[in-house]
Amino acid sequence: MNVFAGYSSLSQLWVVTSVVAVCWTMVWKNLEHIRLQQYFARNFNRRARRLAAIVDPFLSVTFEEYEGGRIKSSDAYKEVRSYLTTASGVRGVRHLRAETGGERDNAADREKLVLSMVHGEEVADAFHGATVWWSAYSVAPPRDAIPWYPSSRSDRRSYKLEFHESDRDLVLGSYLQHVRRQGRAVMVQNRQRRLYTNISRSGYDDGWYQDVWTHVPFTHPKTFDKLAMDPAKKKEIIDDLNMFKNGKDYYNRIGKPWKRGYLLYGPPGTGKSTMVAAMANYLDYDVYDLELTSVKTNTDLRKLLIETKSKSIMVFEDIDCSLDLTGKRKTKEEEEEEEDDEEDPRRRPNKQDTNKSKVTLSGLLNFIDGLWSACGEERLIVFTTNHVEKLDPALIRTGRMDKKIDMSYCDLDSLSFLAKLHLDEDVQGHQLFGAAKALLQEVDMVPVDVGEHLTRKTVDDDAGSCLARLVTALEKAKEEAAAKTTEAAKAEDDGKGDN
Ligand SMILES: Nc1ncnc2c1ncn2[C@@H]1O[C@H](COP(=O)(O)OP(=O)(O)OP(=O)(O)O)[C@@H](O)[C@H]1O
Ligand SMILES: [Mg+2]
Repeated sequence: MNVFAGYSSLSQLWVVTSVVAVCWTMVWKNLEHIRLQQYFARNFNRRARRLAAIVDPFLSVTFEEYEGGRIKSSDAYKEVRSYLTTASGVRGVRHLRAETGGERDNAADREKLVLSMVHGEEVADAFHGATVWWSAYSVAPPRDAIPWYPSSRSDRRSYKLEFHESDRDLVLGSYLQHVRRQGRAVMVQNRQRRLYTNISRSGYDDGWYQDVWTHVPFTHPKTFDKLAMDPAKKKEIIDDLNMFKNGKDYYNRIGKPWKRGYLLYGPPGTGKSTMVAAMANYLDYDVYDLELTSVKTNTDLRKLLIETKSKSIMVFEDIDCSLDLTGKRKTKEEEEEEEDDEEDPRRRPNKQDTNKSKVTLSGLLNFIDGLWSACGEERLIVFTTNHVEKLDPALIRTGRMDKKIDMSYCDLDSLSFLAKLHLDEDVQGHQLFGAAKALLQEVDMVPVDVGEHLTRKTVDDDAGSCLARLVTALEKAKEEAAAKTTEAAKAEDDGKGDN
């Protein structure tokens, strides 16, 4: 019985060995085959390339609008497109395509037309003795395109650059750099600055994500040369802005986030908001006008911060009225409890409370100078207030508000400045101007009022009538001030008498 069992195991072993041997031979043969194929293919390709170079010595580079299925269009594509929209770029193109520029959701951008080559057009360009050719391609989106995915919804567009092999180094090196640089310059030139606000549809709405900021084009015309203030003070502010704008290395070296806080304080109508516009125009920055009372929680405040771009000014207008920022900082537990209340509808006592902002002083302090404040760079934070004395010292300490600017009543320099600005003539020798100067030394008037009196109201208005209006207003203000002083003195006397 054992003899038969041994025989059976030997035959099994033989079968297994044979199968392994056959398989190995087959694999080896195929490996050889594959290797041979690869060898021939490589050799063939090399020879084909050499042949192609003789027959067609041209190379090409393609710039696709959406690289590798990204949602955001490629920077290189946009730079090439901008380059080709320049006069030199489109000179040789016979058929142009006109599109609305940039963002399609604002009127100013819609008005701008971007001219580009239509599908199949070709244009030649010259660079340091080399000639290159650009052509535009456009392929219809696939039928199974995902509707909400921008890169799959529209035509797949690309630009192809062709050049002779002998210009390879020149084109791939300097020419492409030149195209990108020029393209970027055109984009900056056409860039529309924006004024953002957080009073918007925010978060998820009907299942679609909405931006936390909405924007309009920033078109405020005020510049520093139209702003009345002490010339030395104005120069100091401009110098400070210049140092900030060019301070990237400095901020890096000292390990500080590249941001700076400005506190503008003074009576209503002294030009605080106007100063923000002048700053934005001077620095060429966007403006984020943050309405703090519309921000529900500290977490929402952080979300807003994360969604802001660099090269921007974030403004908190009338910060003293925004929230109760005069109180003490709350403990972390108190804050968390408040945020929980906000998130849990059952713990909201009534509708009125629901809409009330739960942003706390410490939330705001962290927003301005905490860890999160370092996200993004090259950002100014500006507070404006009529009542600087009401603000918590922590909020305006150096590091949060680095530069404090007192925007005050109109002085003699500002009066001369505003007269020249509004009347467009030299009135220094005018008798009424002398009278206005004398009165302004006795009574306070804010620049907005001085400017208003000096504004021509009818076509018959001239410098004389405008100055007369200003003098009358100053005299009236002087009388009112005198009456107030008398009244106050009388009240004081009455008080003493009662005592
Ligand atoms: N210093 C100034 N130079 C030139 N124009 C000024 C100046 N100050 C105010 N104005 C003009 O007065 C108007 C109101 O100014 P602005 O809104 O900047 O005042 P404000 O200080 O922000 O007032 P508020 O505290 O009420 O917000 C603007 O149209 C502005 O052009
Ligand atoms: Mg203002």
